[in-house]
Amino acid sequence: MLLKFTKMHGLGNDFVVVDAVSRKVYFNKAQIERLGDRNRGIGFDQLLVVEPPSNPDMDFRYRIYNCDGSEVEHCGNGARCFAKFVLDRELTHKRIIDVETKRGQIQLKVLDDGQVCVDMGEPSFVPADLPFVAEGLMDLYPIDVAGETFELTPVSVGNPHAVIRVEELSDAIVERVGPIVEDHERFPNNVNVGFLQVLSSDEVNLRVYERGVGETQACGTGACAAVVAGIKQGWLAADVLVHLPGGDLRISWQGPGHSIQMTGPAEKVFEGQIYL
Ligand SMILES: N[C@@H](CCC[C@H](N)C(=O)O)C(=O)O
Repeated sequence: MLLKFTKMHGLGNDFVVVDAVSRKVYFNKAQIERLGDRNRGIGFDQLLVVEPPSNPDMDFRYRIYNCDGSEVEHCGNGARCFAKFVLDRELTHKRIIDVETKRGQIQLKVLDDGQVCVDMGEPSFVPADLPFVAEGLMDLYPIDVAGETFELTPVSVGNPHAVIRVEELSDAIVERVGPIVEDHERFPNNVNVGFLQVLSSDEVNLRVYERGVGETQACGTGACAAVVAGIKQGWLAADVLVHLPGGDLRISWQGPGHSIQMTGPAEKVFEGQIYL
């Protein structure tokens, strides 16, 4: 089968986006891994498959797969690219779009300047929601990483994140600690690992070692998780500019009972076709 796709990115976190509204398309794990291979396929961090909704109150459903073939609940940069994709392809003319994901329902607003604001839903700090193995509730949870102890904040924003505050953001810490925490026995479903450097109460640097991918240039859910963790710990204010290696995201959260708002860009790179 000849598969038509669009290559997109949100701050360098790159996607292959497929229209499964106009034509039914199914992928198995091996196909996703092959398409995601940067040497032998197209290459992407995540594959986004846009489908008709199962709930008639929603506009679309979209599925998200990491390049290792695992299906995931939520993707912040992907959500913004999804919104640009359905408008560009005239699958909708709405600028406020309601979408079903594995995480639940989310709402996207396409702003006049082309940026997309996503209502990312409410976070949870309850360890069982990630899941994260812990005895009771704590502010910061110590975790052993190859004989060294790190303190982390576990956060679910639909998908699981571990946020570790660091004084300096070095390649060494991301490359050494990231893969060990991602696959740590206390995270039975694995975890995305964010390394957060607080610059001031409203500005941070962040690098994310993503579950099922490795370090990416940006992670939207990672930015949300890092900011809400920082707010919970008293390090950050309600509205924060997040500098990621691929560019900036604006994240705001008014506290428990409120959704996280994420605003940032989405770019189309090219269209192509490939035999599946
Ligand atoms: N890049 C994404 C997150 C994609 C999913 C993640 N790797 C997971 O396994 O949960 C984003 O922008 O949020």
